[in-house]
Formats: sequence, C-alpha cells, structure tokens
Amino acid sequence: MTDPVISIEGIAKRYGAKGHPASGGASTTIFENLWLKVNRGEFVCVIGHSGCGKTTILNILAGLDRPSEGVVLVEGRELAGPGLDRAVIFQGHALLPWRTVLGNVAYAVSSRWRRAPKAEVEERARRAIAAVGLAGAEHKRPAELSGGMKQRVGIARALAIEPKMLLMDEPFSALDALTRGTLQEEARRICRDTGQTVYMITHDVDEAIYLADRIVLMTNGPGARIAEIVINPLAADRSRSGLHHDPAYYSLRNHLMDFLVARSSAFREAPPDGYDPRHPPIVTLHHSQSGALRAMT
Ligand SMILES: Nc1ncnc2c1ncn2[C@@H]1O[C@H](COP(=O)(O)OP(=O)(O)OP(=O)(O)O)[C@@H](O)[C@H]1O
Repeated sequence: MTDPVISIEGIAKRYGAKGHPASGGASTTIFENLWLKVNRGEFVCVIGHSGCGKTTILNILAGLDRPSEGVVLVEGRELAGPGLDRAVIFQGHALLPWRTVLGNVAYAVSSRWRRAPKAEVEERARRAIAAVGLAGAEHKRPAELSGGMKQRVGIARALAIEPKMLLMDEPFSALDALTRGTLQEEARRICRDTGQTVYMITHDVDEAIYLADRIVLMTNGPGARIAEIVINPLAADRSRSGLHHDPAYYSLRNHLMDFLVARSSAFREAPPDGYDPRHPPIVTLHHSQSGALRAMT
C-alpha cells in the first residue's frame, strides 16, 4: 500500500519568462513535467548531472521556491511555503555560532513546540543529540566542532522537530571519506528506526546505492525529465562495508553509471518509445538465466 507524503504533480521551472525585457524574450526551461510520489518511510535519492535542477526541486519541496507550472502536495494538501513539517539539511550546516550544540537544537525544538516547557524542549534536544552520537558535546559551540560534528548537529536539529519529510542536499559531500561513511551509516540507521521519509540529492552513486530504497535518475538539462526510477534490489539490512560482496551491487552500480555516462544526455534527442512523464519507467534488476542481474522496466 502506498501512502505518499509528497506528491510532485507535473512541475516545471522556467527562468526569463517570454516577453520579459530582462530575458531578451527567451525562456529557459530547467526541467519540465516532473511527476513523483515519495511514500511514507521511504528513502529516495536523486541523481543527475549538474544543472538539471535537483536543488531547485528540493527548494520547491522545502517551500523556498515555486514551480512555474504544476503543484506539490504534502499529505494531499497543496504546499504553500516553508513549514516545520519539512526539515532541510544542506551541505553547509548553518548553525547559530553563538549557541551551543544544545542551544542550536533546542532553538529548533522550541520553534516547533512553542508552548513546550523548557525541560521538555531540553529533553527532546538531548535525545536528538544522543541519536547522532554527540552526547557529551552539548555545551560546545560550533567553532569547537569538526565538520562531521557540525553536520551531526544539523541532522540532530532536523530530526528533533520530527518532520514528516527530511530534505537533504548533498549533506555529506564536504566531509572526509571516513566521516562521510560513518554519517551515512548513522543517517540510515536513524531514518530506518524512526520511519523517516527522506528526499536526498547526491552525486555519489555508492551513497545512493547504500542509502536509497529508490533512486530517481534525472536527464541532463535544460528541459530535464525524470528518466527512470530504479528500485534498489539490495537487502534492507545491508551493511555499507559489505556492499561490494553482493553481486547485485555491481549490476546496480553499472546501471547507474551507464545512465550518467551516456543515457542521461541521449534521452533528450531520443526519449525511449512510449515514455510517459507521468509514469516514468520503474527499473528493477532481475536475475537472468546466466545468474547475472539485468535491468528490466
Ligand atoms: N535565479 C535563476 N535564474 C536563472 N537561472 C537559474 C536561477 N537559479 C538557478 N538557475 C539555473 O537553474 C539550473 C538548475 O540549478 P540547480 O541548482 O537546481 O541544479 P542542480 O541539478 O542542483 O545542480 P548541481 O548538481 O550543480 O547542484 C542551473 O542551470 C542554474 O543556472
């Protein structure tokens, strides 16, 4: 049974409206006619080349930008702007430098539950801080934290408000490989434990393979589309360190790399026969007779 938290319905983004003097009469379509549902408790990763509009879509979902066409529904209601039902984690952490770790997270908690007593706010904040492994660092200020710790605070702050939807824009890309791996594991564990719904942009194919239930592949812009949605065939209890022992990992990785290297640009000249933007192809990887996994739509 599907239960969409977010329903993207035919959205497009255009800049420089036709006839607008600043645009010289030209209009650029960044993406168009995108349709996607994100179901409750699902982890969706979006992959596509730079400029196809991934951040613009995330900003639209956050209510920070508006589509030129189409609508976005949150639990069936048209999205009208930013709201505490959607938390955003960016690559930069945007912590308040004068507040401690506890102060930063508590600030978000008290915006969400304005009448909550101080003790409850602190309790919720401490729980979120502990969940990201920062217990003991509550009284440190951002300047005293490493990049990985700051990003943990960003995650704690987002999770503490118990959002319906977590929106992440390359949250781990600025971190060193070791910290990135640890935080990916923690993010996956926390999201699974709490049934968090996530929409995440990444350029890292392995990150998408480890984290996502479904991987949305976008074609190159301008005029980007959702080319296909790939179902992750790996076991739900996969471990990051064991991925490369699973033959399905290589099939999935090859499929995603083939898309990024060739199909993402070829799509514009020749969309596949019968392509319907409202129902982009769903790709599953099946065992062929030889035992190898093959992509099937
Ligand atoms: N205010 C604006 N006016 C005109 N064009 C814009 C504006 N904002 C964004 N764009 C264009 O929209 C396109 C999509 O930008 P966006 O940041 O959403 O892409 P992206 O897929 O997230 O890229 P990246 O992977 O590099 O972050 C880019 O070509 C960008 O130049």
